[in-house]
Amino acid sequence: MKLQMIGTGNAFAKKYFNNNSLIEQDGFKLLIDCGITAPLALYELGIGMEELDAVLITHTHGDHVGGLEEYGFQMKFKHGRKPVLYVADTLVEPLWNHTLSGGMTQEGLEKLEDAFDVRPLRAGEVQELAPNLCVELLRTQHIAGKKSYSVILNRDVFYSADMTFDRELLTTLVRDRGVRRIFHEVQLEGPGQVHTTLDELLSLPEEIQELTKLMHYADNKDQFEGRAGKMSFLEQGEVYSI
Ligand SMILES: O=c1ccn([C@@H]2O[C@@H]3COP(=O)(O)O[C@H]3[C@H]2O)c(=O)[nH]1
Ligand SMILES: [Zn+2]
Ligand SMILES: [Zn+2]
Repeated sequence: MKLQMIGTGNAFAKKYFNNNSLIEQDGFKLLIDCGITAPLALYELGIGMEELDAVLITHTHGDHVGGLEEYGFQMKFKHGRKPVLYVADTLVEPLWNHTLSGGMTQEGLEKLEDAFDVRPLRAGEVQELAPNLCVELLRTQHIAGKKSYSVILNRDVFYSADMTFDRELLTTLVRDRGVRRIFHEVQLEGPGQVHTTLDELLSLPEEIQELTKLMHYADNKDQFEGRAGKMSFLEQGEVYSI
């Protein structure tokens, strides 16, 4: 399996695109999150939106879903098909009613299923998306009153959604569930009210830090090179074998 971050930035970053990633397994391309900057980020990497086989959404903030309107419209009006959209069953209604309906509603486009081939996912259930690619959503805490779902890829790779620090989850995933890689969002400075801070991640045992790569960071990430313990930063555009 390969992972390429089309962006590694947080919601307010200007040097980096939104934290969205391209997973590739046996030629199947899955985009995890499609934020405001995703159409441009894909374009700059030379990847057409029509090359994606599916998009999976973690939660309904703009840096994770803001590119879906263009994606849906490009696929409908340029390519004549509905793109596959994996999303937690609980987010189907808010994704349309709170995010996409304003721009996309027109005759014939009255619900999420009119624009996308919606494949609802239930948290805690492993779902095969393609040969040798399965995912499981885990409900993780981000903001009160807002549902957010982290992802386990092929049972042993944890990819965090935006989330507050959850030491117990990370420890259990590694020690009891055999997770061998962690891709984790990070807030470099300040209190982690809705995100996980670097200081919190630095309090993890070294054996867990060694498995952890950091993403969803601010523009001043370079100042933190060498200050992330046993962890390292994912770099935008680079392709990782995972
Ligand atoms: O209660 C809140 C809600 C939001 N925010 C900010 O808005 C951003 C939205 O995208 P994000 O989830 O990547 O990051 C969030 C934060 O930077 C916040 O600080 N507190
Ligand atoms: Zn975010
Ligand atoms: Zn968020």
